[in-house]
Amino acid sequence: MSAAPILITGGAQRLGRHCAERLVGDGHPVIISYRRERPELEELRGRGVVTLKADFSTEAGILDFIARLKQSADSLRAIVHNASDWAPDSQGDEAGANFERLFRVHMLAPYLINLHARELLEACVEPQSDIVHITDFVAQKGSRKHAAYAATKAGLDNMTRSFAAMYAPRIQVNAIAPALIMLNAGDNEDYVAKAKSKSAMQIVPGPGVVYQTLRYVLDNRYITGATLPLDGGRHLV
Ligand SMILES: NC(=O)C1=CN([C@@H]2O[C@H](COP(=O)(O)OP(=O)(O)OC[C@H]3O[C@@H](n4cnc5c(N)ncnc54)[C@H](OP(=O)(O)O)[C@@H]3O)[C@@H](O)[C@H]2O)C=CC1
Ligand SMILES: Nc1nc2c(c(=O)[nH]1)N=C([C@H](O)[C@@H](O)CO)CN2
Repeated sequence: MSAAPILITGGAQRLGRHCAERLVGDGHPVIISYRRERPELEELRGRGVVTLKADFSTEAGILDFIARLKQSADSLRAIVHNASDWAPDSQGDEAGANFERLFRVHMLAPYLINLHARELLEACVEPQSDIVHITDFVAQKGSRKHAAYAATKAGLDNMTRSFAAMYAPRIQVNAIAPALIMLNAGDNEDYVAKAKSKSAMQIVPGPGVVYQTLRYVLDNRYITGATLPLDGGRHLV
């Protein structure tokens, strides 16, 4: 019997893709969700990754993804809620729609997927299953320019403890709360210098530190309801 796959939402690029590739390298079957088709997906498919299209900006889109997930897998070893939209706050008429969109991708999608996929996680033949919420350091601190993003990440962080209590002892539910991990195209030298200065470690570590933290959770049978900081000591500066 083949091992149960690990689902990573938003796994077509950057941190999610890095973790998908590392999990495949460690011998895990992987399913990712993606929103936009692109050439990189063919490389992942060539490595055996199952790719499911998903747009979490509507409840119908989330439920449609869940239905196709259930057609694609009869069990899951883990779910990593990685999909995210780092949208700055909108002004005026767009403010409400922006908040609602971030609520759906950061909170409603993880909530509904966790509820509907519980049976898949419990069907895993391994003794432990995991749900991992990828949140953000700003969930605890707030953000002047990304208030809706930070608030919806805070909601995702709170759900970590609710689902951990609901799903124990069969399923562990934890969060990883990164600060700056990798830059975006267009980040200039001034931005990079300022961003580095915000943490005690003063580096841009790259996605490997996220995989190390995910590996730690997956390999440990005695962690649940926890939020693991991955922020270089942002709180110390
Ligand atoms: N990068 C960093 O330094 C930091 C990252 N984080 C968190 O880590 C995680 C990974 O970060 P990163 O790799 O930079 O993330 P990205 O900004 O690259 O987003 C990951 C994926 O989310 C998908 N996505 C966005 N909106 C939707 C939606 N409405 N429906 C479905 N999928 C959607 C995108 O899919 P597609 O591309 O196919 O449209 C994208 O590929 C995120 O949760 C992020 O908030 C936290 C702190 C720092
Ligand atoms: N979905 C995303 N969330 C976040 C991103 C990103 O690129 N995509 N980037 C950050 C920044 O690195 C921030 O941590 C810098 O202070 C935060 N979240």
